[in-house]
Amino acid sequence: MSERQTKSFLMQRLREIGVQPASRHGQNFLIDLNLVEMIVSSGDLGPNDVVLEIGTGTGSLTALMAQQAAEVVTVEIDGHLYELASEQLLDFDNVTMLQLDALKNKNRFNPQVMEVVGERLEEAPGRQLKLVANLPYNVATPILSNLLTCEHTPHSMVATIQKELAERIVAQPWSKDYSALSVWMQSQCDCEIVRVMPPSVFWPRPKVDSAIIRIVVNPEKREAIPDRMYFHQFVKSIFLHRRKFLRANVTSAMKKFLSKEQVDEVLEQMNFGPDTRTEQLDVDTLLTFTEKIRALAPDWSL
Ligand SMILES: C[S@@+](CC[C@H](N)C(=O)[O-])C[C@H]1O[C@@H](n2cnc3c(N)ncnc32)[C@H](O)[C@@H]1O
Repeated sequence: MSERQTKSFLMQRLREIGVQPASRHGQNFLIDLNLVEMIVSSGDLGPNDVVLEIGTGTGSLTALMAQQAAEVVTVEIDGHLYELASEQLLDFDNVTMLQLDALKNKNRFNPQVMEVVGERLEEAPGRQLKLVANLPYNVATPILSNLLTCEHTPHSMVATIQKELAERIVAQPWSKDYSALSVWMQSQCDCEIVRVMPPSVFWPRPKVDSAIIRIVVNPEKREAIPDRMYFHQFVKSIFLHRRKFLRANVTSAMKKFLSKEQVDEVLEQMNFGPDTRTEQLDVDTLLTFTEKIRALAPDWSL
């Protein structure tokens, strides 16, 4: 099907079932089939893979993935789209469709989703989880970052997301996009932007550019973080004002737990001068620094 045919097919089917794409659910459908294929091939799917897709939409990406993976668990919040995709996916017995909000809240995946994913992973030895999705942009950040805290750690995540978010994920120290999210993702994964895409490859067109990002979890990096939740919370709190001097950020984050003298002592051990700013610290330095703080304040939390 050409782009134009895909678009008119989609418009017609959605009209028949009385659906107007809703921007609140990030309903921008990928109509360039070459790019749909590129997402699937970037996922590098094989017979041991359980794919998690958030946002079934019309099910076109789902169907392609079901031909390559062992199982696909796909989640759709919209009841009308869920019905439409159910028709499209009737012939695939390795697709489990869930009509749910994929997130329980901003900080947690919906446990029902993880339960089904766990069942599929346990059905055969050697299975691994891969997220492959054209994500709804309004929930892309919590989906990517929360999946790293779930009981089922993914092997990799390939997703279409807002270009700005992709740039934040791969950003390096000193750059305008370097943030707590960059540190959280890069501390555990190898992250790369596969492709930048203009609004015209979607229907309806979003207001922003998009990108396909490929995030491969690196088990060695993950194991090098002794307390991931502590690291996550500490980095988040000192990056709240990342351009400020590090000393002010740490003192404020650790108040009630560490005195200014204790903070200064750690800064000195790290050779951080008074003009060190949070935004200049790379991931490895942040890991070492967090461990020194954690040794003095193990009970701290946000
Ligand atoms: C960008 S569209 C992608 C649709 C389809 N996979 C495609 O590639 O064209 C995002 C989809 O996610 C669904 N969605 C939005 N928020 C969701 C949530 N919290 N949980 C599950 N699905 C959600 C939307 O209804 C929409 O179908």
